Amino acid sequence: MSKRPYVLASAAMSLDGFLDDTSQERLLLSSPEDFARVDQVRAGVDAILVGANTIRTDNPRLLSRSGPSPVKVTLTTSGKLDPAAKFFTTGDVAKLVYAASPAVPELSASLGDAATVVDAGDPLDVHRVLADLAERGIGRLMVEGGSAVHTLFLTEDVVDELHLVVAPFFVGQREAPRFVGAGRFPQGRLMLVETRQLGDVVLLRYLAGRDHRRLREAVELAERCPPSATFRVGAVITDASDNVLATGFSGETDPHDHAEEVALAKLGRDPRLAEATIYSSLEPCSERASRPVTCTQHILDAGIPRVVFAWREPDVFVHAQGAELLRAAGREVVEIPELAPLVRQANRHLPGVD
Ligand SMILES: NC(=O)C1=CN([C@@H]2O[C@H](COP(=O)(O)OP(=O)(O)OC[C@H]3O[C@@H](n4cnc5c(N)ncnc54)[C@H](OP(=O)(O)O)[C@@H]3O)[C@@H](O)[C@H]2O)C=CC1
Ligand SMILES: Nc1c(N[C@@H]2O[C@H](COP(=O)(O)O)[C@@H](O)[C@H]2O)[nH]c(=O)[nH]c1=O
Repeated sequence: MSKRPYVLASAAMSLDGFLDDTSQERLLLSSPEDFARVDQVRAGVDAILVGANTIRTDNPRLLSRSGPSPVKVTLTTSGKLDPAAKFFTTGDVAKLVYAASPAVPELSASLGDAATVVDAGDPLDVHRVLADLAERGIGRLMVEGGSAVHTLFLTEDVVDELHLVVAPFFVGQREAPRFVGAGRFPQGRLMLVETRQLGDVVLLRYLAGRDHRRLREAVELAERCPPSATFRVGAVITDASDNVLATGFSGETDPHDHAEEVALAKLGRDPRLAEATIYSSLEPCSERASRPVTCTQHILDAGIPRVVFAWREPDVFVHAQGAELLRAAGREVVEIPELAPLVRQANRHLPGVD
């Protein structure tokens, strides 16, 4: 899996699932309170992306009043973008246009200094776009739509978090853009992590994506741990294409076993580990009494480049530093704290954990 930003998709829709109506005016679905929230979310990301058709129909500025404005990003196949659009003329921030290869020469000439035009392949490849954004230092990307872009990102399974706002009215126009069109979406239920009323609209916040799905599997694996006086942890190792290579849980073959070391021991020196991800319900240990080699060291020795975990190890036995040590060694470390309550629940037998 090539490195990509954390992707947060954000949309406001009517009760009947529309992002807009068919009139020329932009339809306001959010309440004032929700527009203020969206503004803050924008301030917390490195870049914000909309499709070229949203630029043509809404002429958005895509700035934030709450903090630093993010880099602006758009996608186009046709290359039909007006350099006078507010996307290009407002905000002292970088503007990136990912264009399908045939459109690049003409678009580069017409936009000039207004934006950087990047060749995104033919047809435009969203994974290539995301890899390029990561190389440019974009760690968090907000995708604001419209319909075609949300459909693209969701069906390509590159959305980590979804903010969906439901406004209390109907649009009822067949030709209006829906939140998403038809497509092959990832199977399974997303995890609802928050509902919030903001004026008369409701925000639904979901976790999505393969990291979240695999980490949840690791969390569920911990249920198989035999009774123990130490941490109950589950681990899953996947290859670059998200195939499961091995799993493990604490105490699987011996009471001293840690989940990550069990999973790693099943693989030995496997070349697929060079592009693998290890999912662990708990931060990998950085100090242990039971055996000489920590799970952090096992992961470093195995050459695994990505680690995803839910719960920071609390100071029950030692002061844990697994995440810091892995990051200092250049490994990508992703924390998904929304799943931590489930891990705490599986470890309520430990002193100080409720
Ligand atoms: N309520 C809300 O939260 C929001 C509502 N909206 C609304 O959404 C509507 C626009 O949505 P929509 O018409 O679907 O357009 P989009 O904004 O999703 O833009 C789609 C465009 O993206 C470009 N593109 C390039 N590659 C791809 C690909 N592989 N898949 C899809 N698009 C690609 C194409 O540009 P090109 O045509 O140049 O080739 C395509 O036409 C507007 O009415 C707007 O008001 C928009 C954002 C948020
Ligand atoms: N209408 C609508 C949204 N529309 C999004 O906001 C963009 C306008 O941005 P700006 O010009 O910076 O204010 C617009 O193009 C579209 O991407 N967003 C929401 O959260 N709620 C809404 O009701």
